[in-house]
Amino acid sequence: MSETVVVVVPDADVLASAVSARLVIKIIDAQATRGWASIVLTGGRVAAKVLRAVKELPASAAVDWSRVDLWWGDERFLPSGDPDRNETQAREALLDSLPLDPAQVHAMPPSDGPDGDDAKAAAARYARELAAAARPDGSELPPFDVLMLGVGEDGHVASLFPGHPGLSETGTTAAVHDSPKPPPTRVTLTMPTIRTADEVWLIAAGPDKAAAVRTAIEGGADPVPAASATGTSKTLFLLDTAAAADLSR
Ligand SMILES: O=C1O[C@H](COP(=O)(O)O)[C@@H](O)[C@H](O)[C@H]1O
Repeated sequence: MSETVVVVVPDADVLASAVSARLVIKIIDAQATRGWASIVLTGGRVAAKVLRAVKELPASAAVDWSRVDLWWGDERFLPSGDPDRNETQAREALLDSLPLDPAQVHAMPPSDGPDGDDAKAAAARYARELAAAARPDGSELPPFDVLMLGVGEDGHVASLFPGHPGLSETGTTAAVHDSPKPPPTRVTLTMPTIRTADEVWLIAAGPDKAAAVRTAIEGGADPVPAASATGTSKTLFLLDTAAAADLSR
């Protein structure tokens, strides 16, 4: 049975530092247990802080970066190198400083990639890349040790927005058009895919996330996508005090 844990720390800097430590330990443990770690990165402001904190963390030296696969939960469908791409931000914050084989860095295709501006084809391409890394048990997905998610002010996770058609997609990936948050076109893992991860970590900082975090944890009249993003073993809400301010306990 999956367990939900809420961890609250003083502020966004402490949150980034605490999540980075947790992530590094998780990677080290996954490598010790099954030889390899498979991590899903998220985009957004807090994610970039977490990755910068990983870079600063002395314990990161204990990770064997040749045995880590990095995936993304969603991507803003923009040209390669665009500063608003989640990939670009992750590379600048951490990845460019690591000894990673490019084959381990599974970025979602850009809008000037092999499928041009066809986001649906790009999403299908990413689904094939995921399937190629799947266990030989008929699964369409690799095992994800940790899948990190930011939480939007509206309770969105990855590029799955409240009331938006992407939320009901049942394939492993989806193209998102007319996103309520810019840019309008995105590629995302679907909710069924997110829910295959061993651990899902929802990371939120700041007062503008407080209402969405409360609805995700305690429920409400208008459910938010963050409420459905659960891990098979564990779901962690990693919050600063401002994001946790509306929780009843
Ligand atoms: O656009 C996105 O935003 C969310 C939340 O970002 P934040 O800056 O409010 O933390 C992020 O989780 C998602 O990956 C990204 O594409």
